[in-house]
Order: sequence, then C-alpha cells, then structure tokens
Amino acid sequence: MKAVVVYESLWGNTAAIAQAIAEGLGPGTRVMSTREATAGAIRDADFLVVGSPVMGFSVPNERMIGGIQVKAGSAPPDLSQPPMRTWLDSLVPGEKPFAAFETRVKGPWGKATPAIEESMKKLGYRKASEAQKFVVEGTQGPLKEGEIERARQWGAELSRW
Ligand SMILES: Cc1cc2nc3c(=O)[nH]c(=O)nc-3n(C[C@H](O)[C@H](O)[C@H](O)COP(=O)(O)O)c2cc1C
Repeated sequence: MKAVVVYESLWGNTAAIAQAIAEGLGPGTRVMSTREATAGAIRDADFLVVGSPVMGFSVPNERMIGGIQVKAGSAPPDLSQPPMRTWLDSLVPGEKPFAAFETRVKGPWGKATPAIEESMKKLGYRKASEAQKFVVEGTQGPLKEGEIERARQWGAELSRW
C-alpha cells in the first residue's frame, strides 16, 4: 500500500499520532504536513489518512490559527503549515480511499473529522474507515497514555483494507 498520512500539528501531538499511524500502515507509507502534501506529492498515493487537531469545535481555519496568542515561556506553535480547512479547500478531486482522524482535549468540544470527511467525499474520495479521535491532556499535550499505541494499531487495521 502506498499510503500517505497528512496532518496539521501546532505542538507535535497530531504529528506524533500521524507517525504512529504510518508505522502501523507499514513500509512505503509517507507522512506529510499540510505544507508538504501538495497535489504532486500525494498523486501516487493509493490511500490517504488525513488528520488535524479540533480547534474552535471543528477543523482549524486561518482565522482560528491567526488568533492564537503565543504566551511568553510556553512552547511556540508551528504556524508554518496551512490550516486543515485551507488544505481541504485546495485539494484536487480524486477517488482514493481515505480515513480521517483528529486530536482533541477530553470533553464534548466539537469534532474535526466530520468536516474532513464531508470535504473529501464532496471531491469524490471514498471513506474507507470510521474516523478515530485521539486525546491530549491539554492544549499543548501531552497525548493521553496509550494513544500512540492505539494509533499504531489503527494504522495496522487500515493496512488490511
Ligand atoms: C485556538 C485553539 C482552539 C481549540 N479548540 C478546541 C476545541 O474546540 N475542541 C477541542 O477538543 N480541543 C480544542 N483545542 C485543543 C486542540 O485540539 C489541541 O491543542 C491539539 O489537539 C494539540 O495538537 P497539536 O499538538 O498537534 O497541535 C484547541 C486548541 C487551540 C490552540
């Protein structure tokens, strides 16, 4: 399987989940941020796994990212990647199978995966799995214990698709 795992990540938690999913998917899987996952870079993929943090109850957008205050003494967010909303809006139509995931704090604070799924289905991509959510203990992490292993297992399940 020539899968590509595409992620947006400000503090590295979603990136770590993306990496673990890729390990589960196995050799040949590439992991790319929304900056790296251009139309050309994902053209050869035969399966896409797409994930972002939940922000403002949905996928991060320019307004949400632009409003983040960097507090002195706390870890600076990586703001170099397009927000997931922007990446989805520039995605070219396709028919590849896909699966969506999100990272989020614990609580009923919205979801990112329905927006990812809706955008990709509209473009012709085919949902191949139920979406997965992974929990962070706070805005900047860390991930809840066991989430990396769960991501690896989910990747292994997707590899049998
Ligand atoms: C501006 C902002 C808004 C957020 N809004 C939500 C939210 O609505 N629901 C939620 O569960 N988590 C929310 N979070 C927490 C993020 O989901 C969390 O910071 C993210 O999973 C961390 O992943 P990362 O290290 O890959 O960026 C928000 C975080 C930020 C910075």
